[in-house]
Amino acid sequence: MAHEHEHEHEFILEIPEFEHLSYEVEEGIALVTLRRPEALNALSQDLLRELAEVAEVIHQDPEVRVVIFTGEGKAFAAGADLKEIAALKDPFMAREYALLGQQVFAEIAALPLPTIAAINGYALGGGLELALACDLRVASREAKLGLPEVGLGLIPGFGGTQRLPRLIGRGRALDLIFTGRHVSAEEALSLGLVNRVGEDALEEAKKLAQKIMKNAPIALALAKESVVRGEGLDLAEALEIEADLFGYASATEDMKEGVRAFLEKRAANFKGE
Ligand SMILES: C/C=C/C(=O)SCCNC(=O)CCNC(=O)[C@H](O)C(C)(C)COP(=O)(O)OP(=O)(O)OC[C@H]1O[C@@H](n2cnc3c(N)ncnc32)[C@H](O)[C@@H]1OP(=O)(O)O
Repeated sequence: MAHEHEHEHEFILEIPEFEHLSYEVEEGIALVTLRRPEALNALSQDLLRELAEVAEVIHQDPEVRVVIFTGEGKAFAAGADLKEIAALKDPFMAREYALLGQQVFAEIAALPLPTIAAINGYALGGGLELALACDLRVASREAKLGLPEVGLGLIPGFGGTQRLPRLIGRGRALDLIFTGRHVSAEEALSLGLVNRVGEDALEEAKKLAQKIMKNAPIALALAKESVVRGEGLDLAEALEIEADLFGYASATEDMKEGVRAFLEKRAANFKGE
């Protein structure tokens, strides 16, 4: 009976049926896998909408501590769906299309927990822009990254002209944007475009997630918030935000536990409180 009673108060998360991606949570790691391998996981509007839905699910899922995005087959994602781009009738429709991708990726970028793109193959155009909306990028050795849009008479439209220069600097970003060339995983590492390269992107991303998950969850969220909110501000304003968020972090139970554990020379047992 006691068990049934507990059950009444259990939070039931409704997970929608996804057609073009899968979502699973294992030991605190949410894995979002793009599943249109026949089109190299090209980002159709339906897939973009499902990414927005999955971001909403992640927001509400208390089990999730770190999110990994990856792709089924030989690509992470080979860009926006070129069949849909070919069907755009006028500049207004094309603008709406860019805004859809931007909004979805903004929702992913705003998730209040660490996100990792496990780049298992091609990450081109919109596919690279999805990876850029994540906090960290891990690539397999055979991955190829690039923004080939100018070769199609287009420009990157899902955040690439803004997030790439912020990440790797204007000169390096314009090299990639002007040439549209495919960059190897090794070069991407030296450019700072990816954080790590390994045999298997997903395994490497999971290892990274486990390292991150040793730390206090609220501190991770506040550290991300400080970096993200500070980006568009001048240094003095951004430092004020940092000090405020440092204040919040100091008020958590986990902060007391972290400091106590250090003084007692043991591993901390964080509860996310
Ligand atoms: C705002 C954002 C804008 C953008 O993102 S614009 C798009 C930017 N992306 C690109 O330009 C990349 C396009 N794709 C390619 O260049 C090539 O693919 C690759 C180099 C990645 C791989 O080449 P290979 O190994 O020869 O494969 P394959 O036969 O070209 O592709 C397998 C199937 O996947 C479809 N596909 C690939 N990329 C896209 C895409 N971006 N949109 C729609 N379909 C795509 C193909 O057409 C084909 O399909 P089928 O087997 O039916 O011929």
